[in-house]
Amino acid sequence: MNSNPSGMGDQDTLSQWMSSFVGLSSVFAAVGLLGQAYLGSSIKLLIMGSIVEAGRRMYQWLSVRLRFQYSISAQFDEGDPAYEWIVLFLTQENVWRRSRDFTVTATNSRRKWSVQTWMDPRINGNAEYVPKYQTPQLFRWRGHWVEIQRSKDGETRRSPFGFFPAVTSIYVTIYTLDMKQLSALVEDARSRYVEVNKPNVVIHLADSPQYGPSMVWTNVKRKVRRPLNSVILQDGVVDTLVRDAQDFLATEDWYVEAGIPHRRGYLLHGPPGTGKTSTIFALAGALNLEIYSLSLASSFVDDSFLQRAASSIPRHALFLIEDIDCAFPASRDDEEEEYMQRLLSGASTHGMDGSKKSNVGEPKVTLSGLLNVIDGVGSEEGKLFFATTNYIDRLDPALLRPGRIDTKIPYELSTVQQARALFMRFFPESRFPEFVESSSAAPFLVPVDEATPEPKPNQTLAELADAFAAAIPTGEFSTAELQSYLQSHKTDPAAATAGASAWVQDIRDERRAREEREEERRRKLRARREAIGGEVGGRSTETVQRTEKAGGKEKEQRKTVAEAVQTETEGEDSPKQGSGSETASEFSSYADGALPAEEATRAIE
Ligand SMILES: Nc1ncnc2c1ncn2[C@@H]1O[C@H](COP(=O)(O)OP(=O)(O)OP(=O)(O)O)[C@@H](O)[C@H]1O
Repeated sequence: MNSNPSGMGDQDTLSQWMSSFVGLSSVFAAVGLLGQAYLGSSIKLLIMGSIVEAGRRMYQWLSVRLRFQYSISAQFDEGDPAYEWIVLFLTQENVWRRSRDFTVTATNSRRKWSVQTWMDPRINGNAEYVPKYQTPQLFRWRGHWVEIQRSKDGETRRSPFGFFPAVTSIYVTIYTLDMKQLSALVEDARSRYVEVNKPNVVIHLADSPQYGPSMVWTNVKRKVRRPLNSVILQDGVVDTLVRDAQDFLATEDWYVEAGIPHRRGYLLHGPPGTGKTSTIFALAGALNLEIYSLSLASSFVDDSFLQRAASSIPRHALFLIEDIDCAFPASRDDEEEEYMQRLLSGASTHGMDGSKKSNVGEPKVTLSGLLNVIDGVGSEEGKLFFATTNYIDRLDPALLRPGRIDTKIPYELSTVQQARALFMRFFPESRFPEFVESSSAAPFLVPVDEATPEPKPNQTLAELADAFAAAIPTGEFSTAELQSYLQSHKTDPAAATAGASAWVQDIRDERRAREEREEERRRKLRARREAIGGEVGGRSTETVQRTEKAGGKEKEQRKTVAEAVQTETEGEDSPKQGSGSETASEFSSYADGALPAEEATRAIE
């Protein structure tokens, strides 16, 4: 009766086992299938990836070669004149219009490559928007695709002279087989630049070498052109100068044939404010020349800078050196006084070549360095060279010989004729029609003085100009001073004439007072100098005797000088805070051997 439950149970177990085996094996089968599928996909992916990568590389390889074959590339570096052309070209072509990332600066006369972000005419653009976009931009120019890319901002570059910010560069690629297209693009850019700048004179200023030593003309300014007749000089001076410069530019072939270097030098000399710089600006405007200007007084200008600056000026430009006397020592008297004055006020007196200079920031240009860029092996041809100075007597005769300076133009303080001409320029008849008709029969030639402050009624502008000129003594005032006075009456010519005599008197009084102050200052300076000299002389004699035994004579002498000045300056109520200690510290540096013995010796003497 045993119902054989165990038999039943075995069957169940078996079937359960079987079913779990079937389940497991199907899982294995599924996993296996999946694995196969995965492997297959991976392989497929691998193959596909390899094909894509190979294609990409092939494309790159091809594009580099095709690009090389079918495109022309050029690089434009900031600081080079061609960079200015390409910047304007890109601005006009509106290449950067998709930029969304800008550097914004207030508009000034310094050129930046910027884009116009406004269309509303009420916005007149007081700020400049310089795109920071560095991704390549494509545009069409004369049927060709052109690609533009800008180098990244903020990169630094290592040079033998140290680290400098990398100069901004623009890379232009034209997709064409025709090599002429690059020249055509550059010429297009240049002519647009010339056209846009017609109303201006472009002035390139030498800047401290912020992008490295090779970048000299990094500061570009524009000035509205000045008409030649706005510069009021003696009759014929401006015309002769313009003719001479035009003749020079037009006769390059003749120079070559005659074996004469194609360069011409002009020196404009005279008191400040008499129109030297104005003449050069007006001339450059009339002859369509760009000015490359540097001052020898700039602290960063030395012989090597001057050489690099001169050699990077393009042909048919005007090279201007302002204050050329800075390369020459002043007379001994001037220098001594300047030296003592600066010494006592605590300023440094050390200059170029170990010679005394009025301050450390003075130029380090030597005469030979200067002559080399004017007509030596380092000089460049095809440009007009201009120099200005207030002190022609300080210039070395070697500089003034023909071939270096071919024409010297003297500038003087204003004459009666210049004063009159200036008045007429300030008050043209077109602006003051009410002064055109005169009721008086005779011209009004009597100076207006305090006794007759009011001009006669119904005077014409010519009569007022005569009266004004008669009130201005010849050779006493610079044109700049007269201009400044007339500016204060620019809407009222009658008042300008009426106040002229009083103004002359005011300026004379002011000058007299200044001269008195100056004389007093010199007197004090002499007294202090003598006091220092006496003190130092006495001590130095003792010191020499002492140190003859002990050796180290020079060092002891220097110490004595330092002590003497220390004593001298301590007890004084110094005009400038701290000047005493700074002066003493200057002398201490002699003692430390930081400054040459010659300076200490001079002080002892
Ligand atoms: N002869 C002149 N004719 C017209 N304007 C003049 C003349 N002289 C000076 N000025 C005016 O005076 C100002 C200074 O002139 P400018 O800079 O040309 O003088 P400068 O002789 O070069 O002086 P510096 O020797 O100090 O450089 C300018 O605004 C200019 O317009």
